[in-house]
Amino acid sequence: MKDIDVIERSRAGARQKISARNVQVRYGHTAAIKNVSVDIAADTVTAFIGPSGCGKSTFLRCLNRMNDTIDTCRVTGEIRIDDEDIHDPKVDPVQLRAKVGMVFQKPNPFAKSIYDNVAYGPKIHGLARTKAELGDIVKVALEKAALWDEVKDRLDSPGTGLSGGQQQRLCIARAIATAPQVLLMDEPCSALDPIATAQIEELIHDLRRNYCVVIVTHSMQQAARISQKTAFFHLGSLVEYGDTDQVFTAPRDSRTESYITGRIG
Ligand SMILES: Nc1ncnc2c1ncn2[C@@H]1O[C@H](COP(=O)(O)OP(=O)(O)OP(=O)(O)O)[C@@H](O)[C@H]1O
Repeated sequence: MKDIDVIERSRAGARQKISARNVQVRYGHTAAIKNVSVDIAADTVTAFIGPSGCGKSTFLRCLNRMNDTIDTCRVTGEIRIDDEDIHDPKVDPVQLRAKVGMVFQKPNPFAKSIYDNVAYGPKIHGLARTKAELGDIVKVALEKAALWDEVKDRLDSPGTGLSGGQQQRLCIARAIATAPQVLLMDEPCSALDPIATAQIEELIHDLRRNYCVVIVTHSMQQAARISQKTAFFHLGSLVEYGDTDQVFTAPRDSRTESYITGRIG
């Protein structure tokens, strides 16, 4: 399928939040992402799937310029969020990452209290004028992350003392606390047991109402359960992008079909 077809298909329907054009990523001399163009919808969960090493995480990290932190990594092409070029010199990457939050594979709470884990972002971005306002932000973020009831009586305890699933919800609360518009999730359930995974999946389902969620997952069942759009990457290229139902039931590209039927990957 031609790039342009992929874009046209992705445009149908929902309001677009992210628009990427001709994005290429190299680590030193090695190309990891080759000329990817895609539009990602607001208020939608978009899943990135594909075999190991195909560039899903690399492309995800382009969306909030996390690749800037890797010395050998060079990103070219254009990425716009709400029509603003994220590589424009006037864009501060730290501010961008508040707007485009990220949750990683392994829960990584700070060595701080539960409260401080969530309060940290709003504090450094000056989102609260008073202590009471900060407290409200923390409470709302923990509620949205479906963790409040479990931690409300021990907000001063270390975040690292929570279970794996709770730690991941804490990291989601931390990302939400800076009022992001986009939430990037890089295999957020891979370190979790089935019960914690189900809780996070339910949470992602609810988050979709207010956020553009982009999730990298190795689990096709997970992508089918939680996403409305699916992008299939292969060898650094975006091979197919469309409604999740269509990608899984009637893939247009033979490589997608081979992947979802287990012949490659
Ligand atoms: N920091 C890095 N330095 C050099 N090469 C890297 C780096 N990160 C990723 N790569 C390479 O870029 C390519 C794409 O990797 P990436 O992690 O984006 O793929 P992926 O599809 O997310 O893989 P997985 O599903 O295994 O996590 C791979 O060849 C990988 O080895």
